[in-house]
Amino acid sequence: MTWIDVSQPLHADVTTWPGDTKFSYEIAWPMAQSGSVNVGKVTMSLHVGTHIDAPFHFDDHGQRVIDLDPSIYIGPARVIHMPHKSKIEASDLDGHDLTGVERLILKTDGWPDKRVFPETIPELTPSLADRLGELGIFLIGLDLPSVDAIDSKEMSAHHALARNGVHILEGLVLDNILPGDYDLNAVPLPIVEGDGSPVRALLRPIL
Ligand SMILES: Nc1ccccc1C(=O)C[C@H](N)C(=O)O
Ligand SMILES: [Zn+2]
Ligand SMILES: [Zn+2]
Repeated sequence: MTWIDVSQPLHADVTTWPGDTKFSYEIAWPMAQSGSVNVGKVTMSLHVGTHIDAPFHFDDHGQRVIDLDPSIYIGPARVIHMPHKSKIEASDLDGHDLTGVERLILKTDGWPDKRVFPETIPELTPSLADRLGELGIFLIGLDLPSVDAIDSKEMSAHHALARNGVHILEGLVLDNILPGDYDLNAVPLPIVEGDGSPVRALLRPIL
């Protein structure tokens, strides 16, 4: 079975958090000059598109990308559908048996047009973070640019997830993904000091 790409392509028009550094690619050293190769150069915020957050993103004393075990981002993941919500809280998981699930992906449909940065998105509550911690889930992925509201300054979901040992994968493209069990591969780059990293996120159905 083949892998399904659930990442946002990185190009000049990929949306950016308001005020943050946009993605740009240029050929810094063209073949005509180097005599042998084209050499590209990228400038971007580490929080553009599909990416993971390192705890240092929201905690000056938190782990950097290099401190995160890559195994967090590789392995079985459960996708569940949570549409039409302004908040996603612990009780929203009540109907779901998540026994044995370690990576949980929420398909919220809360960012339907990825060409436009959303003004409002569903937010995760600290009660949900606590429930994920109790369940032994160590990765939450979602189809939104943040686990908190866009205008949040407290970043309470980011902090509550970190307190519970739950790592964060944001900006997935889940339009063509049905709820179910998948293998996930969404490994960050080894950016030693990074507060986050873009990832190529892939899902493969577990049959
Ligand atoms: N780039 C920003 C600039 C200002 C304020 C927040 C952000 C974020 O990136 C938050 C988002 N939750 C993120 O982790 O991607
Ligand atoms: Zn981020
Ligand atoms: Zn974030």
